[in-house]
Amino acid sequence: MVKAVVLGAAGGIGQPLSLLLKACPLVDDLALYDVVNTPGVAADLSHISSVAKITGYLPKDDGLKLALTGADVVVIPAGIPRKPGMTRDDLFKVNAGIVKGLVESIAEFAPKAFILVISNPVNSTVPIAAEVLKAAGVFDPKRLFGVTTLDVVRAETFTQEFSGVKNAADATVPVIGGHSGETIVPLFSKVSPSFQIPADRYEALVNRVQFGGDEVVKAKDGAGSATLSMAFAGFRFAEAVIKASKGEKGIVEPTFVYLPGVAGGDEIAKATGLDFFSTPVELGLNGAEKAINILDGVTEQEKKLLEACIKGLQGNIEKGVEFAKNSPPK
Ligand SMILES: NC(=O)C1=CN([C@@H]2O[C@H](COP(=O)(O)OP(=O)(O)OC[C@H]3O[C@@H](n4cnc5c(N)ncnc54)[C@H](O)[C@@H]3O)[C@@H](O)[C@H]2O)C=CC1
Ligand SMILES: O=C([O-])CC(=O)C(=O)O
Repeated sequence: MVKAVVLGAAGGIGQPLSLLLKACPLVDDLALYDVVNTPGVAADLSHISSVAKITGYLPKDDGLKLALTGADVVVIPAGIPRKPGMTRDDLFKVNAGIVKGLVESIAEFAPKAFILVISNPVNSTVPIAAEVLKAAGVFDPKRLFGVTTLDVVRAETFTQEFSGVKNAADATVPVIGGHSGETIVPLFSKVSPSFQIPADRYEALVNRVQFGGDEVVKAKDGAGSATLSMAFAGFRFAEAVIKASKGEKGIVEPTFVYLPGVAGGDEIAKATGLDFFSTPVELGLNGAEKAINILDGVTEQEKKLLEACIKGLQGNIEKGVEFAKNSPPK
């Protein structure tokens, strides 16, 4: 039996992500929680003829506790999105507190659940989640993930004219580092099956992967950021975690993890000087089984990208850790 929970389920990402989870035959129970509108979203989705039993909760009547109790997978897209002119870090002021509060409840009511953090800035909200879980004495680094799958999905899509595959997802295009601007590092030298990016297209392609989010924010013109592609990416990652937890072998996805707590992570922590980093992770019965180091043999161009990434990430991580340490529990 798999119980999945979406926190922020009535939002732009939450609704289509809940739809995909409702349609997924691997999910037996689906609980939707938001501060507004979840009864309506749950009623609507409940008419879909699929496996999952669906329930919707609001904060009243112990809604969060009821939603989380018995959860195996908790996905968090709760929080405000960007408007044109904002960076993801501008969301910290509001979203840091939202994520901290929700993870405190997860620590209390679903301490063994896999936690998938979508809320931005991911580079800081995941360190916040880790600190909250540590303080509650329930931190299992193998079960906490920052969802960076949208960067991978974009990289697969934007390079499709060179990979030549019919289904863009059939090419593996690793994207590592963090989830904002220059902290996003596509490693085109590590694609498989192997293909070449023409030298005169390299910079533009790297830039498009790094700033793909801005492309959508601009196009939506004040109405928010990526929601549908994020729901696709969030579902892809949640499904991977669920399949691996049921025993499927060989599933690898890049994700932002606490390196010292995942096998193989120490080597990457040493190379980058960072505790949190997105890298291809082998998923298994207990979550993140192995962090795979793909830093060896990167090109000179990629080394430069990594330098900028590490500089930016360091500050984002520290900001999250400091916030969690210095704000009282809810
Ligand atoms: N990791 C990634 O790759 C991506 C992350 N994002 C981030 O995802 C977040 C959500 O984006 P959207 O769905 O577009 O925003 P949205 O505003 O449409 O939805 C957010 C939902 O969160 C709910 N919410 C607020 N506080 C809450 C709380 N304490 N408990 C439960 N629910 C709460 C709101 O009521 C709303 O329904 C943003 O922070 C955005 O930046 C967006 C795209 C990609
Ligand atoms: O750009 C944003 O603010 C939303 C996001 O994280 C993305 O689309 O990658």
